[in-house]
Amino acid sequence: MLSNPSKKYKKFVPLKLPNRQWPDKTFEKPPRWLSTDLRDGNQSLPDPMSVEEKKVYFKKLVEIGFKEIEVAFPSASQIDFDFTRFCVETAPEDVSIQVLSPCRPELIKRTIESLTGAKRATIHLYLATSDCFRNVVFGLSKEQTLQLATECTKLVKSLTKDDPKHKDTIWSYEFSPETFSDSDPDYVVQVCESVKAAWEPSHENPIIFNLPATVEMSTPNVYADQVEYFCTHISDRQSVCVSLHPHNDRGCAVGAAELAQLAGADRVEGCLFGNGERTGNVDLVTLALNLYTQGIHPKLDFSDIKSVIDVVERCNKIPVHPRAPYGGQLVVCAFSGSHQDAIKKGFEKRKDPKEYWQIPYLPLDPQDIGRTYEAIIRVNSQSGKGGASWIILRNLEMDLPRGLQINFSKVVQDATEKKGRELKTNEIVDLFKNEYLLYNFDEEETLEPAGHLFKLDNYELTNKSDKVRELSAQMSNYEGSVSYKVIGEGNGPISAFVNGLNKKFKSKFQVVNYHEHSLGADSNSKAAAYISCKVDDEHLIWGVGINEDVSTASFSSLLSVINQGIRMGVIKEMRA
Ligand SMILES: CC(=O)SCCNC(=O)CCNC(=O)[C@H](O)C(C)(C)COP(=O)(O)OP(=O)(O)OC[C@H]1O[C@@H](n2cnc3c(N)ncnc32)[C@H](O)[C@@H]1OP(=O)(O)O
Ligand SMILES: CC(C)C(=O)C(=O)O
Repeated sequence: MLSNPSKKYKKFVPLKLPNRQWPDKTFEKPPRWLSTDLRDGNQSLPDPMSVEEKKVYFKKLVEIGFKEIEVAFPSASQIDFDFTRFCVETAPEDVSIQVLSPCRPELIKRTIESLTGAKRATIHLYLATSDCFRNVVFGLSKEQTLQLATECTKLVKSLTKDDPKHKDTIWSYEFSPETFSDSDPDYVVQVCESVKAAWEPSHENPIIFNLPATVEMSTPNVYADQVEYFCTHISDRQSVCVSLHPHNDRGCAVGAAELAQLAGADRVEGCLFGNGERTGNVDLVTLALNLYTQGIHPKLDFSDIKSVIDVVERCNKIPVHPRAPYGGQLVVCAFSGSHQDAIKKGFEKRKDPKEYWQIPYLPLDPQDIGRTYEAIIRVNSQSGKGGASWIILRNLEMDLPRGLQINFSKVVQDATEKKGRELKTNEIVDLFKNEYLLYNFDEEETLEPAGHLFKLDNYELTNKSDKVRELSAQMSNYEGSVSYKVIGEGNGPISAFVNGLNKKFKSKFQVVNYHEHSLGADSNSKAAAYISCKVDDEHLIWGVGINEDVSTASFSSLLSVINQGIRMGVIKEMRA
């Protein structure tokens, strides 16, 4: 890189617009949308779409709700011509087929031919107005450029709406002063006035002036000023539809399109997920869903965004970036502890689905675009207690108490560090079941624990008085080689069992914390019990139990403590 880039690159000189109005405007409604995926998007692909791929893409655009679709550059190739014919023959009545042509009479004729029989069609001509393009590419003066644009517009008019053989088609006309963002604004208005006079638009069917940031030249506010200038200087504004066509060279196309709409534009051209020449056209998914998250329906339907991504990736043969706004695979995922914690708390607080959406770190409810909550929180070594406990909650319906969340997160942290990667949902669930020895979680599950671990065979609980309950429990190890009775008393089942364990084992058990809740809402619901116990005043062990019966669930949670203690080697042997 140069130490002094100002010797090579000129600073862009912005238009002076001291009375600009757009900064105080807000969005009230969606713009008219035009998808140029099949034209600008397609022409930028290393492997342009086949006719079959274009058909699939076209169908998806119609499904999403696009009413204006630029389908091809029909004079470019037979594929584009044939595909335009397909669109003409199959497009729904309310969808306008748009095609592009340069200001070259022979190409214009071929372009119009491709639209014969269309219900609604838009012919789009482009001609560059910037000094750079006029001088470098065309060698045309300002006057010659104006004249060419005007003559070609007249030609389009004579071959379309003035031609009786095309009287059944509703014709629209779009003109793009290409390189608008690098053109003299007064000159653009002058060319467009001449083109407008040649086309003779009406209020019912306005002419479309598309103002492309063919190459993004400056910051979005500068583009907005240029658009506001055009909107306020073109005559008979009601017979003009001002359209935007921002490219993303500086990475600001979305911002530019948004500010330029505030500046008065009525329509936006772009591509799904920002495909298009170089850095791409403006991303219509982002623009539409940005509106949606401001409470404005964009009139484009992305409720099944996955199917949109599938089509885009398959036909463009370019993957949607995992961080692409809204659609990217990773944009509704949180790996980091503090994000997971905040999201989890947000969901816990959100009791009524009619409330305004207010979940930290998530500007959009993933379900609105067909994404599940399961994918939101993913667990790796950057995750804290919230992540793993969210996965347990979503998959096992178990709402772990805070202490157990902390306890389990250490187990998960250890596993992620050992594996050196993200843990998948099923791995976390298995880790949980194995750690807390939940062998009875699913009836079908027949996991056999290793080592001499114990299970509860049966028990009897009797009331000895108002305040004292007696428990007599039969326990055995899984191999069936050891069987023994635990008998204890207490003011409730847990204290009675702990009392019995303290008599049976040389270790001392002391309950520190106990929680329970039901799993599932129907009559088959089970209870989940969570207990933390101090063993010999030294080792804090969390146990988890599940059972149809609450008391059995709580005993199972204590057994989970004992079995973990045995596995850790911290429980002393039984008394004689
Ligand atoms: C900003 C955009 O995205 S514009 C759309 C661009 N898309 C495409 O180009 C895809 C389809 N294009 C094609 O298939 C071909 O370019 C064709 C069929 C249109 C023309 O092919 P060719 O006749 O071989 O010309 P070529 O591809 O070299 O195009 C450059 C010529 O077109 C002229 N030209 C470029 N833009 C325009 C325009 N808007 N109006 C009139 N002439 C134009 C150039 O000045 C140049 O003319 P020259 O050969 O006399 O110097
Ligand atoms: C044809 C025009 C609108 C274009 O694609 C551009 O300027 O980027």
